Amino acid sequence: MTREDGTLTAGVGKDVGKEGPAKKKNAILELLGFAGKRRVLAYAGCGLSVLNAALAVMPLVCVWFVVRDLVLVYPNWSEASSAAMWAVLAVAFAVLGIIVYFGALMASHLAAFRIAANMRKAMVRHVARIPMGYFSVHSSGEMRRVIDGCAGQTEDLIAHKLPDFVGSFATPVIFFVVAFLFDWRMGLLCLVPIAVSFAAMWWMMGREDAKGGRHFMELYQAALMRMSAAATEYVRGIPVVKVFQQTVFSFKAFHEAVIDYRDMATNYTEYCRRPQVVQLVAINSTFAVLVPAGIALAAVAPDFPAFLIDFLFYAFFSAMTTTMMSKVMYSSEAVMIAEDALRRMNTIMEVAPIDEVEPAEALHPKEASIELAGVSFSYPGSREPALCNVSLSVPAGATVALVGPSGGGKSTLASLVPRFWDADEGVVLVGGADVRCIPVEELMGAVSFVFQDDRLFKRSLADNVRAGRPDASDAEVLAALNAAQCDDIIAKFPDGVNTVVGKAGVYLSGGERQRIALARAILKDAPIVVLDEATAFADPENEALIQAALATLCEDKTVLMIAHRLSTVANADRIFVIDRGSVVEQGTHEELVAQGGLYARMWRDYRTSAMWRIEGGGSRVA
Ligand SMILES: Nc1ncnc2c1ncn2[C@@H]1O[C@H](COP(=O)(O)OP(=O)(O)OP(=O)(O)O)[C@@H](O)[C@H]1O
Repeated sequence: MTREDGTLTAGVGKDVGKEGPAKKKNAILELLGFAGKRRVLAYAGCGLSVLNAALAVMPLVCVWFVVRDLVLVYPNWSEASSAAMWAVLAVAFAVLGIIVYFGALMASHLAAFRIAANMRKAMVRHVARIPMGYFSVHSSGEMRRVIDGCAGQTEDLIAHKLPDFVGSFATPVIFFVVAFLFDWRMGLLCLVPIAVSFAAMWWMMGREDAKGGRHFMELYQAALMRMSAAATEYVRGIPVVKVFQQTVFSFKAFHEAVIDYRDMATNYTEYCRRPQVVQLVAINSTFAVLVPAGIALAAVAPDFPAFLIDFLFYAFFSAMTTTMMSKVMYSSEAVMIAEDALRRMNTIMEVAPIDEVEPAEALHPKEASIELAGVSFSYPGSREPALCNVSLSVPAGATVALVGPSGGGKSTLASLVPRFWDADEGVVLVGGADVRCIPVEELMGAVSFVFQDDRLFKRSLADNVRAGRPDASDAEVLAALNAAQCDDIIAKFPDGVNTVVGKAGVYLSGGERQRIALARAILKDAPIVVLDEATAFADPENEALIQAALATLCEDKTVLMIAHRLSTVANADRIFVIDRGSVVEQGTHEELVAQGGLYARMWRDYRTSAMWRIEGGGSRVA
C-alpha cells in the first residue's frame, strides 16, 4: 500500500482523488485574494504603471513642440525661445517616468512575493488534508510542478506582467486621446493598424471555444505537465532500465509524453502563425499607411508648414505603436498562462479534504481497542470491492496479526483505522468511538503507522525522529534512537544525530531507515500501533535489531500487524486470515494450524521455504 512520511498522515472518504470542475473566476482578482493586506500594493503598482504610461507619451509631445518651435522660426533658430524649455521638460518627463516605473515594480514585487508564498502555503496545507488515494494516482513530479510552477508563474505575472499589462492597456487609451489632438484624419489612420492588431490578438488568444488559442494553451500546458511527470518517472526508473538493458523507448509513457508535447507545441505554433503574421504586419505598418495619406492630404492642405508640423507629430507617434502593441500582446499571453496556472492549482484545492467532525459532536476514544463492524470498501473507480463485510475486534493491549495471500485486503483494512480511507459500509471504532467522529488530531495522536519503507525527510536524524513528537527534548530523542537500536547508525557519522539524511556521503540502508522510522514511532508513543510489513526490507543483521526496536515500540500497546513472514505473527494473541476482502479464518496460531485450512497451508509452505538453501550452481533445494 502507499507509504507515507512520518508515522501518520490522515486521508479519507470516497470523493478522494475526485477533482471538482474549475470554476470560471477572474484570474487576476483570484490571485490578488492571496495577497492579504499587500493587495493594496498590487493596486498601487498598477496605478503607478498607468501614470508611467501617461508619462511615456509626454517626452514625445515635448519633442514635437521643440520641432514645431524650430520649424516655425526657420531659419532664425535663435528666436525659438521655448524650444529649450520643451527639451528640458522632455528629459524631466523621461526621468520621472523611470522613477514612477521603478516605484510600480517595487510595489508589485512586494505584493507578488506575498501572493506566491501564500499560494504555496495554501496548497501545501491543503495537500496535508487530502486523502492518501490522491497520491497514488498523481505523481510527485506532477504535484511539485503544480505547487512550485503555479506559484512561480503567478509571481512573475504580478511582479512584472500585471503592471505592464495595466500600463499597456492604458497606453492605447492615452494614444486615442492624443491622436485626435492635431488632425483627426491622421489620428484615425494611426489607429487603424492598432485596431487590426487587436483583432489579430483576439483571434490568437481571446477566443474561448474549442478552436481558440485559450484552448490550445490549456492543451499545451497539460502536455508540458505530462512530459514533466513522465520525465520524473523515467529518471526514477533509470536503475531498472540499466539492469534490464532497455532503451529509452521501453519507457513508453515518457516517449509518448515527449511526442505528445512536440505535437501540441507544433499545433499551437501552427495555430498562432497566421494571426501573428497579421498582427506583426499591422503594428509595423502605421508608417506605411501614414506616408501615402500624408502626401495626399499635403496636396490639399491650406497651410503647408502647419500641416507638415502636424504630420511630424504623427510620424513620431506611430513609431511608438510597435512597442506598445508588443507589450499588450505579451501581457495578455501572460494572463492566459496565469489563468491556466490557477486552474491547475484549483485541481488540488478542490480535492475534498478529510471530513472533520464538529467539535460539539466529537467523540473521544475511551481506551485503545480497535473494532471493525460489517465494513465494506471499494477503491474509487474499482469494480471489485477491496473489503467485503469485514468484522473483527482487537482488544486494548492485544497484538493481532493480519495474514493472507497478496492482494487479499490486509493493507486496505489497516488503512481504515487512521482514516487513510473511510469505509463505504459498516463502522470502524477506536476506543469505542467511530473514527469519523474523533477529531483528526486526536485520532492521529492515538495511532502510529509504520510502513514497510518509511520515507525520511532531508533533515537531520534528530529532526526525523522529532517529527513523531515535535515538542520532545533532545534527551527524549536520543532515548528513542537508543530504544530503536540506532546507536550504531549515529556512531558511524561524524555529525551523529545532526547528520543530514540525503547529504553527500550519507547513505542509510533500508533496514537503517526503518530503525530511524521506528525511533520516530517510539517517540510518538501512541497507544495503538499499526505495522504494515515493517520488517519486509530488512537483511538478517538488521532484522534482529528491528525486532528489538519493534518489541520496545509495541510494549503495552494495541498492535495490528501485517506480516508475510509467519514466524513474526506466531505469537500474536489472535490471527485473522484475510482473503479476497473477507476474514476467512481466525484464531491463535495453534488453533489455525489445527484447523488445516488456508493458514495451515501457508504455515506449511512457509516452513518448507525456510528450510530451502542455495546449493552450488545456484539451484534451490529443499
Ligand atoms: N490505491 C488503490 N487503488 C485501487 N485499488 C487498490 C489500491 N490499493 C490496493 N488496491 C487493490 O485492493 C486490493 C487489496 O489490496 P491490499 O494492498 O489491501 O492487499 P494486501 O493484502 O495488503 O496485499 P499485499 O500483501 O500484497 O500487500 C487489491 O486488489 C489491490 O489491487
